[in-house]
Amino acid sequence: MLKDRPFTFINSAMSADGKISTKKRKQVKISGKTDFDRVDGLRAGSDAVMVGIGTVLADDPSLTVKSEERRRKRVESGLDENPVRIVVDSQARTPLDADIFKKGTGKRIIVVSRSAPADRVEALSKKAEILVAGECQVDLVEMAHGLKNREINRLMVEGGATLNWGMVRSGLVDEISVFVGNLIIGGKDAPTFMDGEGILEREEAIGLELKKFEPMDEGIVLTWRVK
Ligand SMILES: NC(=O)c1ccc[n+]([C@@H]2O[C@H](COP(=O)([O-])OP(=O)(O)OC[C@H]3O[C@@H](n4cnc5c(N)ncnc54)[C@H](O)[C@@H]3O)[C@@H](O)[C@H]2O)c1
Ligand SMILES: Nc1nc(=O)c(N)c(NC[C@H](O)[C@H](O)[C@H](O)COP(=O)(O)O)[nH]1
Repeated sequence: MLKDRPFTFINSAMSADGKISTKKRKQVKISGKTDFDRVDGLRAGSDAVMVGIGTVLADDPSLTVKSEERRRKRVESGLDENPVRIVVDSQARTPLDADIFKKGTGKRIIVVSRSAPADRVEALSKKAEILVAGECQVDLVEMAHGLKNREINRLMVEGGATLNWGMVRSGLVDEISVFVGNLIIGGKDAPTFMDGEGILEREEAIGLELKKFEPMDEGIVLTWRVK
């Protein structure tokens, strides 16, 4: 239910067996060219793009809009070139030389918990706005309210496995789109589309309604509404 929080969607790319990277958390190219362009369009149409600290440490993404044309259109409509880039980072571990700081213009927000080391928070506050939510771990519901208060109305979540689960389990996700690629990665320790705690009984499952399926590149994009 949408209540005092942004409209939120998750976008991800997974292998046919549901993995989003290797067991060493090494990034794997799953999407083809068309899908990467689709993802770029989704970024350009969002107020903010969010990832977990695990993704920053593993992939060091820049989360910028890649198409010059899309960046130009954003600026023409009075927006920054890039959406606000957000990292969910309970202990303020985001490296000061991360690509989200080095690449592109626009605002960054690091979401930390109240137990994050003060010196790390102080250092990061020179590079980004700090949003504090939760005691030991970021409280995602509190965070979502904080983002809405900052006029973030459309939020794109780009992983990884742990944050995806945390967001859906907290009831904060409206829609999911996932590109399923033509490869198998395997490995019981490889991150899947959703890790986290998982459920014990069928009744606890998060229900979805299939909205769209679209063959793309050598795979398919599935779009689901979260019930
Ligand atoms: N294929 C894709 O589309 C795609 C996209 C993004 C990431 N990835 C992959 O995902 C992997 C990273 O996933 P991950 O699970 O290790 O890390 P993650 O990016 O999901 O970050 C998880 C971290 O977020 C922080 N966090 C703070 N509060 C939280 C809360 N309330 N709930 C959940 N998390 C909270 C915790 O410190 C937690 O460890 C990497 O291997 C990366 O390559 C793949
Ligand atoms: N859509 C998508 N298809 C893939 O095949 C793949 N491996 C990812 N993985 C997500 C990736 O790990 C990053 O989080 C950002 O997609 C990188 O963003 P930048 O290019 O640095 O802006 N995402």
